[in-house]
Amino acid sequence: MSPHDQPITRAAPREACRRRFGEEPLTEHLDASAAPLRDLHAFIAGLPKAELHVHHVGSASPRIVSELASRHPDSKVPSDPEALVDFFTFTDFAHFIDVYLSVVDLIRTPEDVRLLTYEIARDLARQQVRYAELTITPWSSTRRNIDERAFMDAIEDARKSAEAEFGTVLRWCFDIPGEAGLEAAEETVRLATDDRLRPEGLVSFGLGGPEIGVERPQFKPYFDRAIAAGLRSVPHAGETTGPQTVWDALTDLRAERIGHGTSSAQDPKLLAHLAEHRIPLEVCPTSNIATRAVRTLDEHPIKEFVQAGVVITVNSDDPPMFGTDLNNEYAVAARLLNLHEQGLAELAKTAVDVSFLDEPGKARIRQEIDSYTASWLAP
Ligand SMILES: Nc1ncnc2c1ncn2[C@@H]1O[C@H](CCC(=O)c2cccc(C(=O)O)c2)[C@@H](O)[C@H]1O
Ligand SMILES: [Zn+2]
Repeated sequence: MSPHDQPITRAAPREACRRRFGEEPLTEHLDASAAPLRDLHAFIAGLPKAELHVHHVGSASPRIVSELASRHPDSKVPSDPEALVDFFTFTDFAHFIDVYLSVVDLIRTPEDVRLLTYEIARDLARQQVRYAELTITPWSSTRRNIDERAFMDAIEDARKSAEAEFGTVLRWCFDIPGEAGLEAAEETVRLATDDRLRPEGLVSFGLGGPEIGVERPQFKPYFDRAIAAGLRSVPHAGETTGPQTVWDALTDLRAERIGHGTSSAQDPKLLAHLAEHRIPLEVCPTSNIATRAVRTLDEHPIKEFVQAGVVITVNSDDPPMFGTDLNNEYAVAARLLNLHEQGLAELAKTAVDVSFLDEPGKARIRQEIDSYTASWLAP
């Protein structure tokens, strides 16, 4: 069986998660009155889903990373998948970014870009992800001398192949690596708005990287240009800094959704504002544990968000790096929010509702979710 045909080894993400964070597999904690665990995981595995907060390089599977690392022995990234699990263990967010950049360094040619993108789509399809908005940092590749036209052609070729072969619809979010400053911001908005370069699949514009010392207001001119070009604003905020960063993302960057927004729970006025204006938080529970933004899953504010009426989606962020995948994040949400099948189906439909997919596409996936859930629950 070729590696491409291997089923997602569901145990690996949970096992890796337990080994890395000292967490028992989620299997041990579901409420006894909930649907029997194996059913709920099985339900999630087959549930059609949409993922709105997942990073391109951060989704490189251990197989892809080890394949690329063996091509580039000068890299500090281990080519042995087992050694990779330890390499992907972080002491804090800054350490995570260092490791993330060592993987960025492995993506050196347009073919590396195409292979990575296509294999990410395969991994998403295996989890029944019908639609994903993949965050890409084009500046990181063009500054590493990947030709900008060849880069765009590579991601678009993978997107069209994935849709034809896996049925998974991909759209792009181009984001600014905030720590790299205004030069990176200028290059990112140029690549995102130049009609000769802008890829057909591009729908949104983001801001990622460390937040500490990277004030959001400075990026207003770039977000203004991206929004004027028809792109939707989805910056990270409140992941490693306080609620003011979220306020700034809302007022200065006109955010339509917030990446993480974890610290919003510290500000009741902010929670009320997000709920009133139905501005979704793209919640990534395991990511927040892995980067030490939140200490334990049980302390994660996802429940406070729901109790405050805030719209949330559940996402994996950088799945292989965090020893998780989207199915596992749905299992985490089921445990923390005490969700059963209907609740999980509603969670999946909310992600579809607040996505930037066209209405016919949204209707199709909503219908699939409803049919799947109805047949699952039929006596
Ligand atoms: N949880 C996360 N939270 C935030 N961001 C996350 C997360 N996961 C993944 N990212 C990605 O990391 C990038 C950061 C890259 C970066 O800071 C940087 C700085 C200096 C030089 C270079 C370079 O390329 O040479 C890059 C972001 O653009 C974002 O797309
Ligand atoms: Zn992210």
